[in-house]
Amino acid sequence: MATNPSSSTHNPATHSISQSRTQADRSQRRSRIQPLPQAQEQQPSNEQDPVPDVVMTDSVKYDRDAHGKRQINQYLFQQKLGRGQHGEVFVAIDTTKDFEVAIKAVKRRNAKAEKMNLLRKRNLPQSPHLPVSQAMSTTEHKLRKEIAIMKKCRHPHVVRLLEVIDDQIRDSIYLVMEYLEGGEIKWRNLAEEPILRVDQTRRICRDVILGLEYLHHQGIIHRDIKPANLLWTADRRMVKIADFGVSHFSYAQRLSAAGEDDTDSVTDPHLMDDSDLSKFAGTPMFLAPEIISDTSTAESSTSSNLNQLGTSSTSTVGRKKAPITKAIDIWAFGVTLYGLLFGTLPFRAENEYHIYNVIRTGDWDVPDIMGLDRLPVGGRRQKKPSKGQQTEGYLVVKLLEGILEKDVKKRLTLDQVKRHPWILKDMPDPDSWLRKTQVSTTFLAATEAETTSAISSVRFRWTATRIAKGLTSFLRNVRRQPSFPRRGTTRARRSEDDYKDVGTRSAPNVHLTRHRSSGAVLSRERDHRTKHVLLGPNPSRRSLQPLRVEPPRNKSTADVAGSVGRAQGQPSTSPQKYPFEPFNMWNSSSSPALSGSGRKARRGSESDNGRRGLNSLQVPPRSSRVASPQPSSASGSPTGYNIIASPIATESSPQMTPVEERPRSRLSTIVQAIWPRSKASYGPSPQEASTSAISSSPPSHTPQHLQSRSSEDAFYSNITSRKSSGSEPLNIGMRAASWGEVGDYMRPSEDVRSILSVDRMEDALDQETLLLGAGGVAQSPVPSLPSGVLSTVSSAASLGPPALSPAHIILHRHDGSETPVSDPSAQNHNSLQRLNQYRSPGQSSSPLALPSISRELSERSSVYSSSVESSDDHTPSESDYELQPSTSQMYQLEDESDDEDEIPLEVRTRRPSVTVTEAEPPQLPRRTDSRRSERTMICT
Ligand SMILES: Nc1ncnc2c1ncn2[C@@H]1O[C@H](COP(=O)(O)OP(=O)(O)OP(=O)(O)O)[C@@H](O)[C@H]1O
Repeated sequence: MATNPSSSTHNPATHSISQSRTQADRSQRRSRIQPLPQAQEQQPSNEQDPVPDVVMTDSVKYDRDAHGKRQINQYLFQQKLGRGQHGEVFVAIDTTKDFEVAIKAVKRRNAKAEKMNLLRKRNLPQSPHLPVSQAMSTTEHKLRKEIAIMKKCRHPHVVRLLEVIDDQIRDSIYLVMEYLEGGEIKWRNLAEEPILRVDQTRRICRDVILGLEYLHHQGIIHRDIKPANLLWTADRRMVKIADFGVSHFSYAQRLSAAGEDDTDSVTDPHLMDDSDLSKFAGTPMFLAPEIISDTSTAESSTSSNLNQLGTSSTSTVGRKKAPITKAIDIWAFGVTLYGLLFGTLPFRAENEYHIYNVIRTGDWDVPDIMGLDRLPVGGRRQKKPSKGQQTEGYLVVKLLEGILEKDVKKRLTLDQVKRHPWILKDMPDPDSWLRKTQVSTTFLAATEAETTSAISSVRFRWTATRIAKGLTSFLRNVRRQPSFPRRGTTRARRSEDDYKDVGTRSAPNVHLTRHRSSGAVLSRERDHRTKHVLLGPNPSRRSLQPLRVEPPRNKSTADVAGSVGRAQGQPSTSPQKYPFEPFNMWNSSSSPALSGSGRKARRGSESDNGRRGLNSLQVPPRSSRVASPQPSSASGSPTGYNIIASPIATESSPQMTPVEERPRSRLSTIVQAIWPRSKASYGPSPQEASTSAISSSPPSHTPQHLQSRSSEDAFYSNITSRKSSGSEPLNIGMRAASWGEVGDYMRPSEDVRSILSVDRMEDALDQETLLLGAGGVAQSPVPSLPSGVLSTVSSAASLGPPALSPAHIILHRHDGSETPVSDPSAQNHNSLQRLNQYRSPGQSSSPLALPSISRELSERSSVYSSSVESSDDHTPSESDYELQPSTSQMYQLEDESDDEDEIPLEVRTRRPSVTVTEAEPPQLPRRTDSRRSERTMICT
């Protein structure tokens, strides 16, 4: 299977991945990772889910390969894919199985985001009903929620989380995900013309519908559906929903999706704490009207801004607010559909604030033609054709009308959308498709324990042994701090030489080192003890049984895995023969996260499971590696899982790369463990964090059958399952989900790669250019804001590499004398003071202060535009398309600057979560110091 026998996956120690891999090599690996969905049929099965659970790994080993590439545990990092709200995403190779994954490196704590939150709270009217989730709106909370939600998701059209690497003494957490090599959906060119054919759009829509249907059924509202969050598989035959950064899990919604009632649950404040739904989240142009008019915070601020811009917003004041439900995803789907078909968006305005008003009150129209194939639409208002005479244009308009319905009650449901004639068009057997793609009745609920254990916490996990270890390490490594300014050393140099060894800034006179080998090899040998415990249905019956023997250090993982396999009665097989198979979890009723329904018994076998789950609510012992719940997990596996609280880092890692960060301060973590009261300055208590985390999960919900195991175990579990299940990669329902039978839905001559988004440009592009890749709203109808008005919405003119705002620049200039401070609040204060000191009234801290798109890109795109016109047969390549700003670029996030010292009071946030006030907004006290009258952006 492998082209190069020397790169055997049997022995990762000797496994060397050539820096310059051949294209053939890549495509071979690709085919192992992404089997084409055209093979055998697999009937939907309610049998055991053969897909390995999400592996929870609590130790990180940093290393570099022979070529200097960074490696974390078994993952060898390749190029960067992009930067998101809280972290960066990389392609990496799992050296034990030789397949590619996407790894998102996220910092536990985003100091800037928290400062922003602080600012917002200070400036906005306080609600007596401040939701827990809002009060706890920390990076960590969001991350915890994202992980918990992703752990629940097992669907062919939802990007899958494979592993969470969460070392408690590290600042960053790594989310190992299925790699979607096709990248984001590109949907228009610079001329705002669609680049997808109508039938391609329809197929994408089917995929999204199925993915959404699944999510909604689980009680998950994605909240950020848009083209940029829809990723192609490598073969461009399937689209998956990605990015759960702002997603919301609602137990109540989950129940209602099933048509069940659970009065106990709905009266539970935590279960019903859907209040964070009211927070502005999503991307402005894709926001549903009820979001805009629902948020009290947003409304007050937005109204204020709209009024400032001369736009009345009274229409929303006093209006009964519509509930925020999964219907917001349907709306966003409608906006996406419109965009894919017409190359433009339905609601346009000259700036961000007007767009909100337009969405709430404005109507939309349709162009005359749609799709790359320029099919006629026939206008927005068409005479109803006689039956059987309905044109594609007519069907599309009707569908859009049903979806882009401002009244939530009148808006089409997802099921109605799924059954719409346009969606079903060209299907040979729509009924069969509907039947086979029916969402499973099995629920995957994020339990409280799962949510809270989504990432680990220092506070609860500091055992006596660990404290002793930490103290020993501390005493052994303590030495004079060399990293504080040495004369004649530049800041950059210091960061390279010193910061990587600095354990913490909180301990200015000590230097905590980690073990370091020579050269660039940074390796911290961690204790890889692995305990494998499984929480059985009834904790009273749980038992500890060893599942895996920890390999000797000098033994390769594959060797050990092989011996484990043999020990478990499996043949020793090369991992190469068992590539990651992302599809074989489809329609399994024995979902890994199957959990109880809550406090009321439920019918059928699920209720049994639910009750079992309920009975097993326990605080388990800590385990080293914990897989997410798997009801069907290997019997006899031992048990245990983490109850985890808020892991809040006590220091920043200013100069660290995301994959090779400094360890968190042992001193601070020890201090935290010994004197928990010191937590006050670092964030919420574990209890609080847990409370917040369960805002989206049932408090009484049961920890599932949690199985602790390593990646290798998970892998071998996969092997076993695949062998026993026949391991068909894709069933007909899944295939029919979007592309159907190849013969049915594809013209023989049709090359799926002509579906666009052809090959990724990442290899050829530099990092900054990569950030332009999102398929979202570049060249959007929302241009740059008027000067002096802040916004997070960028226009084409504002595309480009992340820029330092004037405030950043000023602070950069003046940071030389800054003394590190250990107290975050003091840092806040310092930053505020410095910012206020240096800002002048004319200086805008607008995050829109982004450089223009590079001329080269513009030229490239314009070349495409002209070439498209000149050739009908032109199959556009990705480079032909408009390079659009990723959301993360549009909303340059708080962690853009890693240096907390340099964090100005520049508040940028994800997407729409922005309310902007002009200079000296009415609701803010007027400042007398003109230098302090800078504009302030308030983010929610
Ligand atoms: N599993 C994946 N496979 C392939 N590419 C991915 C995967 N996950 C994310 N990406 C890409 O990595 C980049 C960053 O993704 P991420 O979701 O972190 O940020 P984003 O969606 O751009 O911004 P935000 O998080 O603010 O919404 C995006 O370009 C995205 O397409």
